[in-house]
Amino acid sequence: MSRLLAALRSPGARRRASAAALCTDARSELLQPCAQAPAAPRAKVSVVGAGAVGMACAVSILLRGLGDELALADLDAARVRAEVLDLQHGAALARLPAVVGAGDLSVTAGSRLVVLSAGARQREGESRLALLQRNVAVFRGLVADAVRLSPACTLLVVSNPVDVLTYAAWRLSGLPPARVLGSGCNLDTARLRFLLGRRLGLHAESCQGWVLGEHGDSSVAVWSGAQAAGQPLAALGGDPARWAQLHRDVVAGAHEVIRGKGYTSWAIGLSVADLAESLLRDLRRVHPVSTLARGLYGVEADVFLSLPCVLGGGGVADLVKIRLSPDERARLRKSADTLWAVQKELRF
Ligand SMILES: NC(=O)C1=CN([C@@H]2O[C@H](COP(=O)(O)OP(=O)(O)OC[C@H]3O[C@@H](n4cnc5c(N)ncnc54)[C@H](O)[C@@H]3O)[C@@H](O)[C@H]2O)C=CC1
Ligand SMILES: CC(=O)C(=O)O
Repeated sequence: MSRLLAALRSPGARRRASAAALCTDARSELLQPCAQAPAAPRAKVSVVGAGAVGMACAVSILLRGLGDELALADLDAARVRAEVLDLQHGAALARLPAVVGAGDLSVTAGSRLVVLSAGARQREGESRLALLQRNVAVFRGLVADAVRLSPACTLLVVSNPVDVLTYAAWRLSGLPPARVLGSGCNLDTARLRFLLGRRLGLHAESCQGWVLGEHGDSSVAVWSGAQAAGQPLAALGGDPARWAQLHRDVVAGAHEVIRGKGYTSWAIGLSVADLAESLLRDLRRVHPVSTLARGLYGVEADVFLSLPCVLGGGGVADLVKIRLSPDERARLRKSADTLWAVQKELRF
């Protein structure tokens, strides 16, 4: 108590205390309270790791009008405070819900969706898998707490290498596999659709096709099912080698952006908001996201990789059994082997 009194003796504290009293008076003059307690948030979303990617996810989620509270958590408490304030300053301009933040995970309690984007990022020329040891250590310190604070949440992993970290998050969380997914190839697929559209003179939305497997160098473009303007790509003819080049451009795309600006952020932010919408609104849309692939397409180990998944309120509701050509199936298997070779060295 005496410390409180001493603190109130400072002129700054006295000014703040009298401003707060004035606000309380003005509030009671303006509003007649009805509800006993503020309504509990129905769809709280948390983003853990408020760096370039986390903030792109946060802004994309807010601008889609998803969730009724957004929480940001980052080790760097000063930075997260500044990010929260910067967003709050836009509340009147974009009808934003409550945005809160802190330097620890307590602020994420009661979330329906927790996006994990904390950790190190790739350096120029570095593969995603090379990040593994650094980011597994970060996840060891985060995942169990995140789930303890939000036992009903779905975890959406974004940090790289996203597939192996999704496996790590599943193991560390104790959640059923349906409630732990990785953003995986939702981004690679968006890149493919953009490049295909640019080649054909169409908007990306009018081009369909999956990139599956590892989010990274061993990913697989499923040309056998690709379509443009509702037409199977296979029926349009053209040189298959030129389509294959598009997939190489997808794989090179992230490196190209990292060379230019040091990291990628906007497209992954939009991709995560797209996934968040399916999860929070129980839409049952199909997305290629990283999920437990054991028992499918010849994968026998506990490997997480991207397959087309039906996403709803409880996470991954169903897996789509797509027909792959023998070559695509072999490539998917090889992608799983690449991930397993790295993953089997992990110890928990
Ligand atoms: N899956 C995907 O498609 C993509 C994944 N990424 C990955 O996302 C991750 C984040 O990338 P950036 O935002 O560019 O990095 P960044 O360095 O800008 O931000 C990372 C943030 O994580 C925070 N952090 C580190 N340890 C933490 C902990 N224990 N608790 C809370 N916060 C912690 C840091 O303070 C920092 O603010 C990287 O692993 C990157 O490779 C990036 C782009 C696309
Ligand atoms: C960095 C990364 O994983 C991406 O932009 O695809």
